[in-house]
Amino acid sequence: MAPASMKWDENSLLEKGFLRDEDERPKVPYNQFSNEIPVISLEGIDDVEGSGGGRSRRAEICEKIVKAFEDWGIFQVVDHGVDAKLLSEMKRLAREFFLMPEEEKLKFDMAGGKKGGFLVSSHLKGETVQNWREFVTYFSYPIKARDYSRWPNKPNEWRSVTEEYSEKSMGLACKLLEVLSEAMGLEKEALTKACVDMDQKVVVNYYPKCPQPDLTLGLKRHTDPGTITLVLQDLVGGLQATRDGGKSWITVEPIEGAFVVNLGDHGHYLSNGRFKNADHQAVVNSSTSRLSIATFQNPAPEAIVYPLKINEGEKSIMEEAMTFMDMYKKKMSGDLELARLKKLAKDKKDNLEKVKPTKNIFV
Ligand SMILES: O=C1C[C@@H](c2ccc(O)c(O)c2)Oc2cc(O)cc(O)c21
Ligand SMILES: O=C(O)CCC(=O)C(=O)O
Ligand SMILES: [Fe+2]
Repeated sequence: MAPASMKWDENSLLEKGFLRDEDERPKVPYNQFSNEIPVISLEGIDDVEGSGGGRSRRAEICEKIVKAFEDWGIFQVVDHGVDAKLLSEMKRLAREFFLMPEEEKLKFDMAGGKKGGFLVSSHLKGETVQNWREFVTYFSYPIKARDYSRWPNKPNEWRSVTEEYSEKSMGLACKLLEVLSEAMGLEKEALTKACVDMDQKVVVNYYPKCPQPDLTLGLKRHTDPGTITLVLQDLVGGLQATRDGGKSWITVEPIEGAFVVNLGDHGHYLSNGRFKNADHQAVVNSSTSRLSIATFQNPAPEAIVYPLKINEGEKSIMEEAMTFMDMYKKKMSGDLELARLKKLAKDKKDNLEKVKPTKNIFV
């Protein structure tokens, strides 16, 4: 059930708090799918021997992955080895969570700064426009830091399913990071080592259907802060990416059993900008709700962020090294400051328009 501010009937209009400025509103519908984002099969990624002296299957797959990270920073993987049943169970149980009564979900309420839990119609603290989404989040790695009291324990089987899901998605993410490390001419473990002890955070997004989806966003345009993110989505559609700063967008076509993979800021910095941090957003629609599960693979807070390799003739895209915690804080406060300045400029413009005389009173 959607929270009060996201409840509506045929005659409802969007509440003001969700209204996006024109330049931020969706430009492409949720279900107009593009095939520009590569779909890569990982079948044979461990086959290092080429048949008849030819290139190995691993080499072919790695080439595709590297190109996708260079071009878009986002692509889909199929035949990735994570059990299809586990993925469908994860989606089924997550959806059941959001369909529970409000008071059940609010038992995991994250308001008040709790680490993990449930949040309605989220916007980051201080942000000016709300996202049309609910989400539940929990920290799954490092295992020693798990606080199960902040993990949802309903529906009943969810906890065991999500534990297995976390383990399998960590394995897949590390496999993809190995490919990038090798492409940079480094040892396989270079990127995971740079994460020190890799954190994993799961964010389950639920986007209720919306009365005026053309005026709002499920999740505003952003890049993920961490190293790499795996997104499992249902078949509705709504995840969009841009590579021209938001001028044009494509909608990722949902594929049953696939993961959408996208690189975050940390991965982008470590590669000295060679691999793109995907610029993306989620749009909503008036026909049906949508579910996505984002698994963020982040470095430990104390991990040092700086390019692992700077090629001859290039310079570092970072002025100075910093910890991931500082990088994260800087990003989030930068995002908020940008939103604040934008609102200030808009309010100023609206006020000027209000006081603008409609006719010249001096004649
Ligand atoms: O919810 C998100 C989405 C995303 C994000 C990044 C930056 C933003 O300004 C923003 O509004 C959303 O990445 C995240 C990264 C996290 O560690 C936690 C999140 O909840 C999110
Ligand atoms: O809903 C989606 O497909 C995208 C979610 C996302 O980008 C995020 O949670 O960071
Ligand atoms: Fe994201």
